[in-house]
Amino acid sequence: MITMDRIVREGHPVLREVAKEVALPPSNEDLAVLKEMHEYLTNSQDQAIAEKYDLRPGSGLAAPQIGVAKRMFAIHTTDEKDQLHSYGFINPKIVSHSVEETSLENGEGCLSVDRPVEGLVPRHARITLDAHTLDGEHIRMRFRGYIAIVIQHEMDHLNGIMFYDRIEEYDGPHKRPLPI
Ligand SMILES: OCN(O)CCCc1ccccc1
Ligand code: NI
Repeated sequence: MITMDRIVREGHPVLREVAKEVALPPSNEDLAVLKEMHEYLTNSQDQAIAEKYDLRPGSGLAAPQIGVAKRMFAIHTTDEKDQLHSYGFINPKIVSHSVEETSLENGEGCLSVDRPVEGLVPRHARITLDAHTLDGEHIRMRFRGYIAIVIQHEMDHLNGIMFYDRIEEYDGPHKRPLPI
């Protein structure tokens, strides 16, 4: 099982790489890694397990965060309508998005960032995502609200972008200018 010692922290170059597409159909190894990432999320949201293994709770986890520069991430979280979103996405792509933007009023955090970072992170309010799933399907789904924000946070990890790169007035450590 993945524990916090497997999670790469800011400053490690893998968090600034553009992750590579996963060869399809995904290998058993790639699927096993994605399943393990998904399991981290469910474990981290289980009080007893999180306490026992000292896991920081997370709603999403991207492969570069465990040192795997491949285009896949897992999501496991309930949204503001208490709807559970639980996915393993392979080669995800945001194919369209709203002009309208949104942000979490208390800003964002990251399992790879061991410090609070203030500031609003602008995100698209609504997105349409294309991806292959852990179950081997190809999906095109629309998301809005909290889950759309989490997905954009994970997508950024696949492109070497950290959430604080998007904060207007942020001038703390590790900031990188956004790619044009
Ligand atoms: O990359 C995921 N991870 O660092 C866990 C935090 C996920 C997350 C937290 C706040 C807003 C969006 C996404
Ligand atoms: Ni993160």
